[in-house]
Amino acid sequence: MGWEQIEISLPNCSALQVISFPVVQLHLNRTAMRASQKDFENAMNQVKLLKKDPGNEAKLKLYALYKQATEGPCNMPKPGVFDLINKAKWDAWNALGSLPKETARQNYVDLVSSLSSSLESSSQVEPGTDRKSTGYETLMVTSEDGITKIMLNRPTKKNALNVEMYHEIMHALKAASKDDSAITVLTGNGDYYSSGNDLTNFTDIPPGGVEEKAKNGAILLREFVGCFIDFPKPLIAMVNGPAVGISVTLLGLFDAVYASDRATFHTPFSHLGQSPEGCSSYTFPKIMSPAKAIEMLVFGKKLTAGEACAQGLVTEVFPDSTFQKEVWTRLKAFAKLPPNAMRISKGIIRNREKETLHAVNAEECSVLQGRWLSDECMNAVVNFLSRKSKL
Ligand SMILES: CCCCCC/C=C/C(=O)SCCNC(=O)CCNC(=O)[C@H](O)C(C)(C)COP(=O)(O)OP(=O)(O)OC[C@H]1O[C@@H](n2cnc3c(N)ncnc32)[C@H](O)[C@@H]1OP(=O)(O)O
Repeated sequence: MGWEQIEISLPNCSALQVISFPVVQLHLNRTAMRASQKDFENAMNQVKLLKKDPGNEAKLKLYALYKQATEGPCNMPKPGVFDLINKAKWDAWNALGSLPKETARQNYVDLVSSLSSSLESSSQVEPGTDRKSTGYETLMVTSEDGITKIMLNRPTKKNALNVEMYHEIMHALKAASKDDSAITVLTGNGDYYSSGNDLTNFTDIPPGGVEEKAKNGAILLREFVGCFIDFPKPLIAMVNGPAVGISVTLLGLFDAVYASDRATFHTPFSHLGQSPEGCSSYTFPKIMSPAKAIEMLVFGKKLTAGEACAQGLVTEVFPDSTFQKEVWTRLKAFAKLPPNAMRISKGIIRNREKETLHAVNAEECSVLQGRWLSDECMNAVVNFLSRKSKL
């Protein structure tokens, strides 16, 4: 496996996925125990035996801890902005500051041990069977009181959607469409609902180059949005905080959208050199009029929750202080309604649009595939990654 040579190269690494690895943060605070050199060497061997790739975030953290444990604080010159892989490695190592070598060694041993157990347990999940919440890396999925809740769970990254999260959401939606629950809810953990597409998704370039990257992105996006178009049960968004990009456009495919008054709705596609997705080029003009849709999707106007409600994108707004309590009370009541009646009624309301929505989705993905190769888009991504711009 390529990632075994972690000290030398980090294939597919993405520049911003370094500091948020929760297991690591947990272990960074553990100084009570001290790993011996032997434990450290055993852990290095154990890494090579892991049956599953632990992902770029974990690999970067392993790299950083290894360097810190063997060489001490980062002593290399900072790589240039465009040298994304080495910059990610440098960032990871440098973020450890003056962490003592012994602590880094202990943290490395702890991380390997937690990776071994988590990867072993997730590999025990049979393909095709429903995953329990613990089987997801980027989501928390629970099913209770007739409600399946899918919670985006990368709060330190404002719930940006990385490639893994796209796949996990599709998996969770497919499982929810078949489980016993009556309704399904999507929400975010932390202060954001979601900051949209993880812009580091653009940095992991396959051997076929940026064209292949754009093509794969369009295939993934089409399949992802298709899962929302086809979802058979009532699908409800609980927008707990700001929503950006694709997390906003998809709302046009939900059956109800409840928002905290802290939420905002922002689709800065032109700023990013991109174009609308999530079927919003079709749903938004229908929901809010073509002119209002253009203000959002073309000019990037950010709406407050109240404005989004007035435009019909949001069903109802709640004060943030009572948002969770009020919405869950309501959802629990909905979930007691006869599930088959709800599913059938949703079907007659939504099904006649499905074919159109799939065609719109295909067209939007094809246009975006071209946009991702444009200078406008590439510059916007580089500016974000080099911390020159935020929304
Ligand atoms: C298969 C591909 C499908 C593509 C579909 C097309 C989809 C398009 C879109 O969704 S377009 C929208 C893309 N999103 C953005 O451009 C948002 C970028 N983020 C920001 O502008 C800001 O982070 C913010 C305004 C959302 C929040 O600002 P602030 O409150 O100051 O927090 P931080 O910037 O410090 O963020 C904390 C932490 O999260 C990382 N992060 C936030 N959003 C993203 C993101 N979209 N992609 C990657 N990383 C993100 C940010 O870098 C910080 O990380 P760090 O702590 O520095 O490691």
